[in-house]
Amino acid sequence: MIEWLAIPAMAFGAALLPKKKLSDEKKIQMIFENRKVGINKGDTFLHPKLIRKYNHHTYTTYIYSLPLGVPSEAFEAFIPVLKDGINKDVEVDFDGVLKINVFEQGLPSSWKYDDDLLRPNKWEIPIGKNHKGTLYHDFEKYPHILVGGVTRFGKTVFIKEAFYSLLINQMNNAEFYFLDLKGGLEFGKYLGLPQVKSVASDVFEAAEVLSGIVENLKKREKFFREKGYTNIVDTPITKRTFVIVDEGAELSPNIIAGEGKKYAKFCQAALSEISRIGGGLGIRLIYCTQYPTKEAVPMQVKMNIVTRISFIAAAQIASMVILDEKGAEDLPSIPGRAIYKIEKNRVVQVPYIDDAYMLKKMEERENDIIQAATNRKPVNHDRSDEHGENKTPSANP
Ligand SMILES: Nc1ncnc2c1ncn2[C@@H]1O[C@H](COP(=O)(O)OP(=O)(O)OP(=O)(O)O)[C@@H](O)[C@H]1O
Repeated sequence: MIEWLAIPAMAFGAALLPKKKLSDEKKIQMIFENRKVGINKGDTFLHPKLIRKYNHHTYTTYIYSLPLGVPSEAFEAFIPVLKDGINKDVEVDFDGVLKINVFEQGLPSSWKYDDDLLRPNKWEIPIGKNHKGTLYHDFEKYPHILVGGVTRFGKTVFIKEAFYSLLINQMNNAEFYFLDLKGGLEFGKYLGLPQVKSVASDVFEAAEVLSGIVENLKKREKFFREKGYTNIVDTPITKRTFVIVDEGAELSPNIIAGEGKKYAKFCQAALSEISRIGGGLGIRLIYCTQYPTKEAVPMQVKMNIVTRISFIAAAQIASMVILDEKGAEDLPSIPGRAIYKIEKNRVVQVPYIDDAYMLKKMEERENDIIQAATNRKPVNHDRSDEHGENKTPSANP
């Protein structure tokens, strides 16, 4: 009798015991099994096989071999399933083997820009924090960036931190042309800086500014040919020109009505030209839009920009336009959270900067900033006036 009672009593006791937490390794295995990740071979089903595991300080890497015939691309779409199943941030990579990084902590939902992030004399800007540290973008390696994402999620803040970093890192050598097509409200206030050459606030002004830049581009091209230069990074020329467009859709001939249409057409053609040949000649394009459609992002511009940044996208299709793949629509709705793509995608939290910080710091260094621009002449010893740096933009098309 006692024995007979012992079984339910034990079962009841076991039910009271706290359940052993499944390890991440076990969870991944169960997800593979439940989602039937793998391939049928005769009577058996082959799943990815764990071959190694590395514990890092803040994350663990699991390395799997894939059964032959399982496409590696299938795992990109699998990331949200893994994230939900493990309830941690996950990164998936494939180089011969499948690598799954499981991070112990999520990204911060916000962090402040600080001058410690600056890299003096370099053309690098902080893109944001990911799970492994702070990522930087180097304009000398990748001259242009395409930025997209719905309104109020951090495009303008990103442009500001890029502008501030470049200005302070390279006050002798950087110059900026803003096509601030939301009425010049964001960047008009920086027009007093000698490094800021123009702030165009509508399609007509944009056409005038771009006309000057393209004219200058042709001269640079000729000069490079004469000198036998192929890429500015291999020359003694230290100046770089940044063309920053916010909002690109305002230059779309399909959106603009009336008189502005032909100016918009010219602007899109000019931006295509800049993205195509400007990189090697020292012109860097940062092109932002909240309407990632083919009207707002001309095909040439898109094709010539390798680096993409997408804040949360309204839909899969918008993510496809900016990143050429889905994913940005699944970002959490946190301002400043973005996918930074060069070759592969990395989720980052962009540092937060505001005008008050920028203006305060610029004021502190006002003399240096002005002096840098005044002393600019000897910097480009190899460049003659034919580069047109002192000329005003030419007339409209
Ligand atoms: N990196 C960030 N970290 C924290 N908060 C941010 C960040 N970027 C943006 N924000 C918050 O989101 C607000 C909107 O950002 P921002 O003006 O950059 O958006 P936007 O995408 O440019 O919008 P719009 O298209 O309307 O200009 C900011 O005022 C700020 O409160």
